[in-house]
Amino acid sequence: MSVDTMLDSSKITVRDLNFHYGKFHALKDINIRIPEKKVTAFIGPSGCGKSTLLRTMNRIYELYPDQRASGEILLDGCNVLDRKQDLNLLRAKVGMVFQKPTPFPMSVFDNVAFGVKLYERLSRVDMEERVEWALRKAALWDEVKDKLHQGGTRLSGGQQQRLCIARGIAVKPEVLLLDEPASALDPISTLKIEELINELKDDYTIVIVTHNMQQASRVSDYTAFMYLGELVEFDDTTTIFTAPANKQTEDYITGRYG
Ligand SMILES: Nc1ncnc2c1ncn2[C@@H]1O[C@H](COP(=O)(O)OP(=O)(O)OP(=O)(O)O)[C@@H](O)[C@H]1O
Repeated sequence: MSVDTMLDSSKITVRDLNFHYGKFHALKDINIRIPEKKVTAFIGPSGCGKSTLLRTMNRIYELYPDQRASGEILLDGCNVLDRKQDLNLLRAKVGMVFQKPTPFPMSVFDNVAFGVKLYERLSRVDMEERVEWALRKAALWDEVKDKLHQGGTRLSGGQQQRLCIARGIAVKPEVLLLDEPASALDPISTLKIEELINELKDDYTIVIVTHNMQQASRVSDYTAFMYLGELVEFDDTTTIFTAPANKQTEDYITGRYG
């Protein structure tokens, strides 16, 4: 099936997106539709723009004055690049998890509650319920239920990454952006993260950047192959990995370069 005939409705539509770091043209005329409640993987050789594309989706680049995006990224029809769009509201809808686990220097409980407090006023009981719910969703509850008031940085690397996912989920976003979430983890923690992604897609639209082709083929429904700032090919994952239309995609997935 090609994406043009994709039956899944799109959650995010990227139109004619260009991105510059100063004078460097990092993304060139990107057009892509990210399907709702599916997992979409961005793959491609180092430096091709995968993280940059992910980072445009919640405007995180705005922290840096020389980084500019033009074009449109429509989230449910509203252009998130429009400066009138409220950034806090956008970040509540589009959560992000980074490559290296980044727990805050506070307790496990407070790590998860922190973002929720920014957006909602919950009673103590409701907050406890929300924290437990997010930790269960992130498949971490059983491991930390007796350590909720210990420091989050005292957990193992794999647990810290699941804590960051719990923190992301706790605010109930609609989209979860994962930038190589398992690259710093051991195989067992990686497997847990992959199982988690599989479960989360029932409720969230997930976009994941990964260097690991097996991971992309295991966890994603759709895959985008990027090269030198361009989107070369986008299709359902089976097609990309078994019958890519483009020679560059084929060379990359068969390990001829990258
Ligand atoms: N802060 C920055 N300033 C200038 N150029 C940057 C900056 N961040 C990234 N770039 C450049 O933009 C291009 C795309 O980078 P990006 O991190 O999006 O690639 P990537 O595909 O995610 O790479 P990797 O797989 O190595 O993480 C690269 O050429 C990179 O050197």
